[in-house]
Amino acid sequence: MNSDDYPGNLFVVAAPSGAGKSSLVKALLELDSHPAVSISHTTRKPRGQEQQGREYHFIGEPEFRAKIAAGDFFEWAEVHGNLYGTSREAIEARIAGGQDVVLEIDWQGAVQIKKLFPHAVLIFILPPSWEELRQRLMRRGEDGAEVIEQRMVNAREEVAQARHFDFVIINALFETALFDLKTVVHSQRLKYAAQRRNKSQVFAALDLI
Ligand SMILES: Nc1nc2c(ncn2[C@@H]2O[C@H](COP(=O)(O)OP(=O)(O)O)[C@@H](O)[C@H]2O)c(=O)[nH]1
Ligand SMILES: Nc1ncnc2c1ncn2[C@@H]1O[C@H](COP(=O)(O)OP(=O)(O)O)[C@@H](O)[C@H]1O
Repeated sequence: MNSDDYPGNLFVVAAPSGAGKSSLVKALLELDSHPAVSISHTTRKPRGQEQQGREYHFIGEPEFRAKIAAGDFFEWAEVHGNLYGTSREAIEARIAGGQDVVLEIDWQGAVQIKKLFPHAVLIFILPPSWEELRQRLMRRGEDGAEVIEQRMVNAREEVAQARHFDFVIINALFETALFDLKTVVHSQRLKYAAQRRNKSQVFAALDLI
């Protein structure tokens, strides 16, 4: 089966660090339990509250490189000096089985995913301003000043990649951005079901709204 024929939808959410992507995806899943979030592998060290296997599978660089060599990743990229990757097993079986999957990955990964799954919907989250982005990184309180400055520098390059995405959502007021995200997800379900001219899938998608 061609990957584009998989019945589940694939949503890719990317954003500069601190724009609010994890908070928005978490809130979306509280409203809509149907998509599953893929847990990536990373060589980054866990932050204070993070748990092994919950936010990420935290592994060492040799193990990560071995997984690349074994072809375990659909996509991987170096972001802010660490390696991050989406494992095949995290998504393929799910979307082939009709489940929706959300990936929270960077723009480089998003572009790789779109090549493999042309029906994937790429959503880019923007902060309302650079100053607000810096404030959010500081308020989150997880990263030191140097890391925050590096992320602010990288943010300028990341924002320039928004053109690769299907939708851009500005996360100024959280509830408004969440509504926009929900709307994109629901419309895509209906569109994809309708394209397949499958009446029962259209009604199933309506049931999820
Ligand atoms: N390409 C790729 N990027 C990822 C993956 N997992 C996370 N990322 C991205 O790596 C970047 C850094 O993530 P993280 O260290 O959690 O920091 P945060 O974005 O500030 O919460 C973000 O842009 C993530 O979206 C992945 O599996 N593949
Ligand atoms: N719309 C918003 N207004 C104010 N603060 C926000 C908003 N969205 C997210 N935040 C806060 O900004 C910080 C960064 O959000 P987070 O979801 O961790 O970003 P990302 O996953 O994109 O790095 C968190 O402290 C979060 O609570």
